Amino acid sequence: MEQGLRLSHFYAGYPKRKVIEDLNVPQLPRGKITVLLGPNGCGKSTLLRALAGLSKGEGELWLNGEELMTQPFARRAQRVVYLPQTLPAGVHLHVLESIIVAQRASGGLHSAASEAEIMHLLDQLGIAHLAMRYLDQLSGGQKQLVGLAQSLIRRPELLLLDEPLSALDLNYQFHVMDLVRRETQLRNIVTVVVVHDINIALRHADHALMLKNGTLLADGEPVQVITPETLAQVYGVRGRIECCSRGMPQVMIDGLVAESII
Ligand SMILES: Nc1ncnc2c1ncn2[C@@H]1O[C@H](COP(=O)(O)OP(=O)(O)OP(=O)(O)O)[C@@H](O)[C@H]1O
Repeated sequence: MEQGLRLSHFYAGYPKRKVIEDLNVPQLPRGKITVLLGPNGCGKSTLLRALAGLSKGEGELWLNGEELMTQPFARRAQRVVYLPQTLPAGVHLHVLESIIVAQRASGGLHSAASEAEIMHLLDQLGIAHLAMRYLDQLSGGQKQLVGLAQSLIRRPELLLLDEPLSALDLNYQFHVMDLVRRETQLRNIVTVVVVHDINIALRHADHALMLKNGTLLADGEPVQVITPETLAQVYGVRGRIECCSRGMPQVMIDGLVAESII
């Protein structure tokens, strides 16, 4: 059986506007992290929401050999989890309750995690001490970590994380990417993460997609996708890829290609 996620002639957008045009991606692998890169407004969130069936999408979408687009929404919601940039406000639940509720949303596909397993996950995320705190009493970064726990507990086949690091400090960014990598490998998930930090992408991802104006500009290993040419073409910056003393590739930005916003 075919493994991973395949998109064929995929379109995504809004009633009066197509944002993603004729996207073809032969394979996003299982057990690996794919980063979705591209400038503001290029369509990253629109694509993730359409993959999750939360906004308009057309075309073919194959996940581990099953067509997603023709599946009933309930079945798709069991298999695909989308974590938005911010959690909805005004939810009067404490952290532990919110994770139990999120787990129920996966429709009983997996046996429910025990409270001890949930607490272990919270502990791994460094937020076990917040288990009885109400969501609206948390900081932005703490809410982001709770959102991640809600997503992981559902054990999806396809995990879509929309800028999960945006409110996190440097230490947490590394910690969270390590945890996402471990869970992705352990549960053989197809994980797609939107990040703006190119160096996080180089360091933590196995695969990268780069979008510009709703079309796919590059698809492959991060070092093949993040190059001086694509940095100039997509972000309008002059950049070099250099290896640090530990042999890790890093992007150095020298300036703008032109003194204008692209
Ligand atoms: N509900 C909507 N209705 C119509 N157009 C929308 C809607 N939401 C977003 N758009 C438009 O779709 C385009 C893509 O937006 P999207 O949020 O997918 O970009 P993005 O790449 O995720 O950006 P960012 O990096 O800034 O989060 C933008 O031009 C945006 O204005």
